[in-house]
This record gives sequence, C-alpha cells and structure tokens, in this order.
Amino acid sequence: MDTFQAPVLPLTLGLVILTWVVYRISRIGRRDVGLPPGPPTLPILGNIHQFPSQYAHLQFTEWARKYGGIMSLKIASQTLIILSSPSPIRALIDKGSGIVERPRIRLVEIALDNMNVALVRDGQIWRKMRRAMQMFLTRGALERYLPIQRAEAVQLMYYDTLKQPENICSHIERATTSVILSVAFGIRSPRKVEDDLVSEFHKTLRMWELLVQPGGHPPIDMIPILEHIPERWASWKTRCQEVKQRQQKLYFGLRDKCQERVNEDRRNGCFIEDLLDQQQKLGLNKELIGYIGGDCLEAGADTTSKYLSSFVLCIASHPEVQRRAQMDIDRVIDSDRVPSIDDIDNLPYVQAIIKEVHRYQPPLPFAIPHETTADELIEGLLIPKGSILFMNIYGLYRNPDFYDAPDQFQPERFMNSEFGTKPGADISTFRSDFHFGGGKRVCIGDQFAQNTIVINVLNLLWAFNFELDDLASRDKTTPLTVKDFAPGLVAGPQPFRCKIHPRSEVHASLIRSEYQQSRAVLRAFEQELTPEDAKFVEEW
Ligand code: HEM
Repeated sequence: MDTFQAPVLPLTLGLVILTWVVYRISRIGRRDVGLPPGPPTLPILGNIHQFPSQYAHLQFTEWARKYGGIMSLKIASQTLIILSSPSPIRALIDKGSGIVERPRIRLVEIALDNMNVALVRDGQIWRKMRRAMQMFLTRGALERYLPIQRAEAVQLMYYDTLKQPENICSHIERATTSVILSVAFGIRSPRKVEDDLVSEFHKTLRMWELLVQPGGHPPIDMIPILEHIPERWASWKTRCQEVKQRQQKLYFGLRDKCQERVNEDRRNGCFIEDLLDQQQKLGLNKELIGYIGGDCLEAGADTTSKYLSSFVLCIASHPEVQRRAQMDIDRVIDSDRVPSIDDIDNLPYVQAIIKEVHRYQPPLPFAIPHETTADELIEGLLIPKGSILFMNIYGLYRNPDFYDAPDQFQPERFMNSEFGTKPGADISTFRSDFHFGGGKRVCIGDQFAQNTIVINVLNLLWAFNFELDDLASRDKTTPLTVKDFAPGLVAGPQPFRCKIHPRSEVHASLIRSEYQQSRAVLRAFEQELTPEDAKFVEEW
C-alpha cells in the first residue's frame, strides 16, 4: 500500500521563509533596540501619522524637550534622527564629515536634472558646482561685491522704504535678490512688477518648495515604486516638469545674456562671465553653468531676504531694542553721513541684535538633511547607516537648558556671553554659527550673507523708526509668537503691517544724496533693462 510521504523539507523551508517575511514586515516601522528614543511607533507606519506637514521644526522641538537632544523617528523602515543639542551635531555632522552625505532625493533628479549644489549627493557634480561657487565667494570677490551690496541697500532705504513704507518685505526681497542677480549674472532688477526677474524667480522657487515639502509629492524616496505611476495619475510629475522648464528658461536665459556681453566686449565683471571664460578648465558645460548661477540665487536670495524681514518684525515689535540701538548708532556715526559696514565693529549692541535674530528665527530652521554612510555610536546610542539626520537649529536655539527665556527676543543675552547662553550652561561643544549648518556641506555664502545683513541692519536702524500696527494689543513681555512666522522650508514672517518713518528730515535728505552717488554703481548692471525699467530708473 502506498503511504503518503509529506514533503518535509520544502514545507519546513516554506515555513521558515514565511516566518522570516512576517518577522521582517513586523519590524517595519518599529524602533530597534539601541536607537535614540522617540515617540511610540505604529506597525509598518512608524511615525508617519505624526510627521508634521508644516512647521516641522516646532514639532521636532516639542519632541526634543521630551526625548532629548538626540532622538529618532521611524518612517516605515527609514530612520530619521533629530539633533537638537550641540554635542551630537558636532560629533555626527561636523567631525563625522566622512560618514555623512546628502541623502538621495529623487525629486531633485526629476525636477532639477540632478544639478543643484545644495541638494545633490556628494560626487563629481557636487564637487564641480561647489568649487565653482567657492570661486565666487573668495575674500577678494567679497570685497568687490560690497559697492553693489551698499548701492542696493541705499535703494532699499531711498526709493523703496522712504517712498513706499508699507511694502517693506517685498522691497527687501527685491533688494536681496537683485544683489545676487547682479553679482552672479550681471543684471539687476530695479523694481518689482508682475513678471520681472525677481517675481519670476520667487514664483518658481515657491512652486519648488511646495513640491518638495512633506505632502507635496508621494514618498518616492521611501517607496520608490511610486515613481513609476504614469503622469496622468500623478500631477506632481507635471509640476516637476513645470519647475524644470521655468528654471531653465530663467537661468539659461540669464546665462546667455552673460555670453552675449562677453562676445560683444560689454562685460561688467559678474561671476558667470568668469565661469564662461574658465569652463574648460573647471570641466563645466553650459547647462551646469546656468544651474550654478541659479543656485547662487536659490541658496542666497530667499534666506537673506527672510532673515531681514524677520529682523524688521523683531525690532518693530521691540521699540526698546530699537531705541537702544539708535542711541549707540548716533554716538558712533556723525550726523553728516550714512553708516558704513565698518561701523559695525564699534556697535556691539547692533552685533547682538544680528545674532539674536539668527537665534530667534533661523531662516533654515532644520537646515538641509544629511545621511549617515556607516553605523555610528553616539552617547551610547546607535545611529544606523542610512539614517537621515536633521539638524534642528531652531530647537537648539530655543532650548531652556542653554538659554534664559528662550522664547523672548532679547539681544542683551549676547552682550553677556559669547553665545548668548545662560550662566552655567555647558557650552563646551557650542559654536556661534549653527544657523549656517555644518560638516562638509556647510553654507558657503555665510560671509556674503553677513555683509548684506550688516549693511542693511545698520542702514534701516539708522534711518527709520519702525512700529508694528497692532503692537498695543500684544503681550508686552513676549509680543511675538510662533504664529507670527510662516511655515516653509525657508522660514520668515507672516505678512505684517508696520509703520515706518524716517528718523528726521536730515536722515531723509542724506539718504536722497547717497542714492544719487549709488547710481553710478547700479548703472553697470542695467545694460539689459526692459524699456519700462530703463524709463523707471531714469525718472528717479
Ligand atoms: C542668512 C542667510 C543664509 C543662511 C541662514 C544660510 C544657511 C544655510 C544652511 C543651514 C545650509 C545647509 C548646510 C548643511 O547642510 O548643513 C546652507 C547651505 C548652502 N548655502 Fe547658505 N545660507 C544663507 C545664505 C547663503 C548665501 C548668500 C549663499 C550664496 C550666495 C549660500 C550658499 C549656500 C550653498 C551653496 C549651500 C549648499 C552647500 C552644499 O550643500 O555643499 N547661502 N546655507
């Protein structure tokens, strides 16, 4: 009689595989033993359901108070590490430069042709772009840019703020973008209208920001198969194409204007003209040169503009800070001249205001993510290879372990200690510039940005009195709240209304005559103005 022989081996093997698959799936979303602590996870999802789509830095900061300066989140099988204390930032990002790089961001490949110095992974393209941009930011080059930074700041005071004080943030956006347009592409933008260069650039940047932020596109980096959904069911792909076309039209068009100037011997000494001269030596092609110019704008214009708008909001809501700064300024600057950048060395309280704005509202509140390329053990906690690191600058700068009254705008704190920290705080791993990121991907425009900031902060404090329209109805000790600042990857104020008056007729007339002198500098970057813009600048 035949007896049934069970296929013991294949069955056992099948069971083992099934158990392994179930085990692996059950691990998805779980926080493994040894990882830094964090909020409880759900199977498969991890912390997806809690991940904020807006104001991520506020949620990161709330979690940091509970779970500490080094904490973790799980997004399915991806580990995110949020660093909100100086020591893990120094250990992982600054010193561990060899084990961190930019994570792969598929959207950058799709929408930006993988040519964005701040967002591409480390590699040949990044090295070429960063090296080229460093040429644009040498000490000698920075000296050469000072006259245009000064001249645009004078226009900001003169035409813009004196004549139309109600649009201060829009004027700041024009001035900071126009400076970078001038030094990078040799073309300035004298006024803001519907379709001018500044508006077109910021519209496209906003489209990109909406696309790249959480919720703006499906999680294609964590679930790559989503990338293959046909475009008719994936509107984000259409938006990627739109961003790409608009950027290329703008950046390549501006680059071609530089080429025409070079060909016709009408150079004005801008950075892209230099790159076109040296393209072979630097191994660049025309496309890369266009994107490098665009990256100068993307990295430098919005950040500096948001910083200066936050500055105005902070001082407009703190009249006592304004008064103290103006008394100092009046002591140092004679009544017959406008400020110069060198005055800052004699104005420690204005220096303290500049530092406090960086602390109070850093323009990139959680910097740009990094990724670990090897397992690391930090403070006894495991940071696995492939973890995405967020440097929570906002959370670090609002940490009550380091700062007294961290939610108050108090420049005085920087008069009392180097980092503005409270007595007894452990500052052994502190540094003064966390707001510019860290490691090998640290910001390379910090000095350029700082020059624009110092020139404008000095001018605006010297020239005008600022007062928030609704100041009387606000809390006297903490007039600003998180709601005064807008969400966004680059963070600045929500629109606000503020009264602005010149401090005296002497100030107003000095501004007018300074503006006349600045025209010579500005004219060098006005070769390609539209007929309407040309008429506009002649009529001033
Ligand atoms: C207030 C103004 C600015 C702030 C707060 C700021 C802050 C930052 C931060 C936090 C990063 C990320 C660093 C990291 O990954 O750890 C960064 C990257 C960068 N910044 Fe700035 N930045 C400012 C202005 C500028 C300007 C004016 C330029 C150039 C004209 C510039 C060029 C860059 C570039 C090229 C990168 C990418 C570096 C890389 O990935 O290799 N930034 N910036």
